[in-house]
Amino acid sequence: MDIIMDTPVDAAIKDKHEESPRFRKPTVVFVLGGPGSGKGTQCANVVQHFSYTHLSAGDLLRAEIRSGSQFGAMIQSMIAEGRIVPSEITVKLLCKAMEESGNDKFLIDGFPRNEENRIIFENVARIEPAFVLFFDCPEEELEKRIMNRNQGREDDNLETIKKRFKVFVESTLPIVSYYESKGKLRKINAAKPSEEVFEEVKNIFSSET
Ligand SMILES: Nc1ncnc2c1ncn2[C@@H]1O[C@H](COP(=O)(O)OP(=O)(O)OP(=O)(O)O)[C@@H](O)[C@H]1O
Ligand SMILES: Nc1ccn([C@@H]2O[C@H](COP(=O)(O)O)[C@@H](O)[C@H]2O)c(=O)n1
Ligand SMILES: [Mg+2]
Repeated sequence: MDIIMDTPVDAAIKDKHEESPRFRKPTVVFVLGGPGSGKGTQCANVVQHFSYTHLSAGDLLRAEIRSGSQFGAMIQSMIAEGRIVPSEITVKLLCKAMEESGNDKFLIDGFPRNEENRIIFENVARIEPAFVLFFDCPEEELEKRIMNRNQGREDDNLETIKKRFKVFVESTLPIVSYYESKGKLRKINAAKPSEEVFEEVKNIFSSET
């Protein structure tokens, strides 16, 4: 999979293009939270009430494995280990899905997972998120939810869950802090029942969009 990065000339052309009143940048909301915090559950609720397309980075990577891609085996082994797949792959899948959707409003679930994800997305898509939803939930509750999920995910076992928590704390929480420092973070108490979490989510979308 070749990923084409913008040269300064590409960027200048794009910047000029973006000045045109006919060109509207897509609206992107990043959705972050620990494994099992309810990102997928709440994104599914949001799309029923607001005109967003839900793109889960993890789901796109799992679909890439199933497609027989040359990167399938590598992606599979990284997911099984709870590791973060090289950003060029994930960003390319996200950009392709955005283009194919026909929509211009996206919930990007489980992304950016680390600094490299964030920077490569900024450089390639040249989009900053409108805001970032963060589902905050204690680890013991997350562990219970994942162990009860029963979706046959290869990474839903105690050994991999511990690794995913470690990656979340070491690589993703700094991204959460980054967006907090930019005033873009919308933190939600995700330990409550799903319906109550959605009330908070709905209020945020109603006031932001
Ligand atoms: N508020 C909630 N209270 C209790 N259970 C919940 C809540 N929200 C989601 N769940 C359940 O917890 C499990 C994990 O939820 P979900 O798949 O939405 O999390 P996720 O953040 O997308 O996880 P991952 O990062 O692993 O993809 C699911 O079985 C879901 O039904
Ligand atoms: N930006 C991302 C998102 C996910 N991954 C890999 O997929 C696994 C599952 O992700 P979920 O969001 O569905 O839990 C995750 O543990 C990573 O291995 C990734 O590499 N980059
Ligand atoms: Mg999910």
